[in-house]
Amino acid sequence: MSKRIPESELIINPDGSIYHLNLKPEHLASTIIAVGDPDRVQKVSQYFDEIEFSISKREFVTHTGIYKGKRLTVISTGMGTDNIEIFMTEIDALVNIDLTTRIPKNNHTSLDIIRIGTSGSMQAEIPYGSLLASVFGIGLDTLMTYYITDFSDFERSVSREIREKLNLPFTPYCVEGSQKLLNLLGNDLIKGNTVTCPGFFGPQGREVRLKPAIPNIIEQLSAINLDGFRLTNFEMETAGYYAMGRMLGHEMLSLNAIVANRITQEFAKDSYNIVDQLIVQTLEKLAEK
Ligand SMILES: O=P(O)(O)O[C@H]1O[C@H](CO)[C@@H](O)[C@H]1O
Ligand SMILES: O=c1cc[nH]c(=O)[nH]1
Repeated sequence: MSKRIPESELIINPDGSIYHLNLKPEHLASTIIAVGDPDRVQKVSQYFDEIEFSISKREFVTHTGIYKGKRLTVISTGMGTDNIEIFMTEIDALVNIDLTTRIPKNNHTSLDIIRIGTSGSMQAEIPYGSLLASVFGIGLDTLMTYYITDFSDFERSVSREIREKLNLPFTPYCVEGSQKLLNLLGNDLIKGNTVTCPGFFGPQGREVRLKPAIPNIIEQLSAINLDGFRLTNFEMETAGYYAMGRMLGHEMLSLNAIVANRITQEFAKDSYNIVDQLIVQTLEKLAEK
């Protein structure tokens, strides 16, 4: 029998909701769309036929409703893999732990979680305006240092290559996303491998007033080619999602609206339209499922 999880480790609010997300199990659909920007939640749920529940706490805004007969939850996470760790742990607890007894359930529930986010391309041939599904996420953050992970030989070889190339003082991580969701949602999108950074500026090679410590990070990463495996885009959450999703047993796919091209140094003037296109076609495919 699993052990009871103490009050200090899994925090339940007085109303029975989970600490940061402010949600109870009944508020959650089994298919979840995750976005970074809290304002993007409404940009997704505006297409719902009805919204049955909405709540917000900190950067976590949630709307649950029905789109063409399919129950969906859309939640914002804010930016960065530290938020993703909280989001994934609490969302998993809502379905896989009995919050009254604080004991993990015997039967595991697997959620379908789809990130709809913005991202910058590091390949000239992937212009802004493109829609890209992440086959792998590569984390340049240190979140996975704190977990017992299970990466494949191939994933480890990618991490090693990047560590050596960038001369990093820690080992990055590489994780494959859900093949099931990729087949369902990614067939007509560009397939890429997404680099997740612990920041928007220096870690992605942007120089505003501060000089990044890793020289030519964009050129170095975009030049990697391991038997055809290439890195395509930068953002700040995908690898954290993929790693947490694998460890917790959920299907996880990251979809990226490419709003910048870092090689041609262009940024889309119509980034909201690009995101909207990705939202509409993803909802449509989920409804057909
Ligand atoms: O558009 P979202 O989902 O926030 O994603 C991207 O945009 C943010 C940076 O502007 C980071 O969170 C990055 O991952
Ligand atoms: O270049 C970009 C664009 C969006 N989000 C990022 O993290 N980087």
